[in-house]
Amino acid sequence: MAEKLLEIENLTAGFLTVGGTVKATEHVSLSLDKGQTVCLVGESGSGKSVTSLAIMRLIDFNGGAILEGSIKFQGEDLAKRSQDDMIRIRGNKIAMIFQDPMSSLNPVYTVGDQIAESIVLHQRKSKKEARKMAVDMLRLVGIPAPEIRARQYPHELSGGMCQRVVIAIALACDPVLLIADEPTTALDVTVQAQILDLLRSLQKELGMSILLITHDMGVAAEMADRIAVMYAGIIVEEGSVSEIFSHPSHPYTVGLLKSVPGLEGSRGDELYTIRGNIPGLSQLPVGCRFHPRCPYAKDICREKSPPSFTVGEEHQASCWMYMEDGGAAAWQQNESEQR
Ligand SMILES: Nc1ncnc2c1ncn2[C@@H]1O[C@H](COP(=O)(O)OP(=O)(O)OP(=O)(O)O)[C@@H](O)[C@H]1O
Repeated sequence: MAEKLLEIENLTAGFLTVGGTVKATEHVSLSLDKGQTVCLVGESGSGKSVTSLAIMRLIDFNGGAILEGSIKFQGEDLAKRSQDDMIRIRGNKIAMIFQDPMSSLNPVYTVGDQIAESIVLHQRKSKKEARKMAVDMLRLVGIPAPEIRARQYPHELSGGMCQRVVIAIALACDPVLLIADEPTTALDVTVQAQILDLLRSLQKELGMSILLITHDMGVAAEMADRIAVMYAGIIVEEGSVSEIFSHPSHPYTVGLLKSVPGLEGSRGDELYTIRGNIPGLSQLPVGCRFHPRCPYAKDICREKSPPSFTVGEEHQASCWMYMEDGGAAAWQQNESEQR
């Protein structure tokens, strides 16, 4: 059986605002096996970044806090760890990369020095050893002429190269889990594909697990073993990549798939958008959070929040449609006829 690396249970995280406490994620449960890639997908504002910041306990520095739940990583609950413990865990066992590589790098140090600094800090190597290892890391992430590049500053490198450097810094500590928050969003399409290829090959080579945060179903299709779809702070659907793409079971997931041009389920040349907008945290609707945008909403959806229903093998969706036998089947028939 696959070894569980990360098990998030019932995670609620939020912020103290002038209007009171707002919950940016509620009762989020998610798990990740060793060597697996799980993609957390959803529109902007759905709570993906808050979930990743909570795992790293960086949310504590953003004016937020974990209000409920546990984050078991290799058996220990990160939600209960002190920030001193987290300094040991962050960058040593769990590394994180963000969207904009330029803001992750320090403009006044060479890229080699920045990788070496991470090696000295986490692996306690001498500076000389770390500098040599930094060149090896640049080679590992596919940077040509790494000896020369190591002596250059971030502004001398392209955006894609800088993201490779950021990945090298993250990997310098040999993490077992890499959290990548929209790592390719700031890059142009060809470079995006190269960085995704790199992440895939590094994962194979190093055996790490990846939690990939993306708003892009196309990226999830290429990278994920499992996909968790988030909407307005909750996970509305979770399943293997093949289940999600062959039997999308929440109307929100179906909408996301239809809005990706060229993906199976999208509507040819017609650009589909899910009507309406994601609600703000202080105006969350009663009942199912998606109901104001859902073409299939019924009375119960406006009244009660749906539980999670099993809709396939290790595949769950939170939608009232699955309460009645036959309700979902009729809906899916209708959807496939429309495609
Ligand atoms: N420091 C903060 N204080 C108050 N609210 C916040 C804070 N950070 C995030 N939020 C709110 O939490 C909700 C979830 O935000 P989050 O950044 O996790 O969304 P996301 O899905 O990652 O979207 P994006 O891709 O745009 O970052 C949003 O409504 C956002 O406004």
